[in-house]
Amino acid sequence: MIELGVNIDHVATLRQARRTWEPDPVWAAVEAHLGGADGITVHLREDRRHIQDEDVRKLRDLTQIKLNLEMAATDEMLGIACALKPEMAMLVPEGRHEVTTEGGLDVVAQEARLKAVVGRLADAGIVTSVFIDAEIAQVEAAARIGARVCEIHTGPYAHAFHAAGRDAESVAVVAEIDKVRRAGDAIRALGMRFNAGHALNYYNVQPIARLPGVRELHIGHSIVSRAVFSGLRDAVREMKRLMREAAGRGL
Ligand SMILES: CC(=O)[C@@H](O)[C@H](O)COP(=O)(O)O
Ligand SMILES: NCC(=O)COP(=O)(O)O
Repeated sequence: MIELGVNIDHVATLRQARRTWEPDPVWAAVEAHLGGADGITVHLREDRRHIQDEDVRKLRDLTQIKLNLEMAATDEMLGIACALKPEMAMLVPEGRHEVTTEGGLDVVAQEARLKAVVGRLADAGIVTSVFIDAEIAQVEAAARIGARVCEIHTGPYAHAFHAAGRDAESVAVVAEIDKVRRAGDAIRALGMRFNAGHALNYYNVQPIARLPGVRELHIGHSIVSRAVFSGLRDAVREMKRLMREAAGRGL
């Protein structure tokens, strides 16, 4: 059964626009849960542009839904993760000037350091996921450092889908789907969990949800955007319906 992790960063983005107390990410997590979310994702950025430390603590203490903490592989973030113990921590590359995450983590280039980070998270009982591009070398390096989960960066696929006028059968889109599929096959062959995310939305989600063995999709911006008009519960319910429909027609 395919799962949906709802990223609620942009609920906090709206709150931070006024540096006030609403909308509350904890409330968002409960609404998402009631809409059928299987997990909540937050990215505690080093610059704290949206989610704050206190949000992560409250989400941990006040909600029952499983928590995926996205974070840079820094000592500061490791300390926070080890103290708060989310079910999963996902290591992501971070750039201070980026609007959103621009690429996957280069695991190949930092194997020794990342292996130590994964070890520290494992000692605290936290499963590590790595956010990587759909490249076999990165998947193999993820396995070597002890990651239990890989989330394949679907940004390039989403970009191609949009550029092709949402034509899922265009050459460029098929090529991107194929890259994600091959990475997913390698992840599963190496005994890791195959997740995917970034820039997925109500139009482009189904070809990814249909891929063999994909376990979780992490989706944020599009769900929160729709929620402005429909409410979060309905926005999550509709995304889950599309994912289930596609997974039921799996390849
Ligand atoms: C790793 C990823 O694809 C996204 O979760 C992204 O890092 C979220 O960060 P923003 O919400 O700041 O765009
Ligand atoms: N890891 C991807 C994620 O959490 C959501 O990304 P987006 O849907 O906000 O682009």
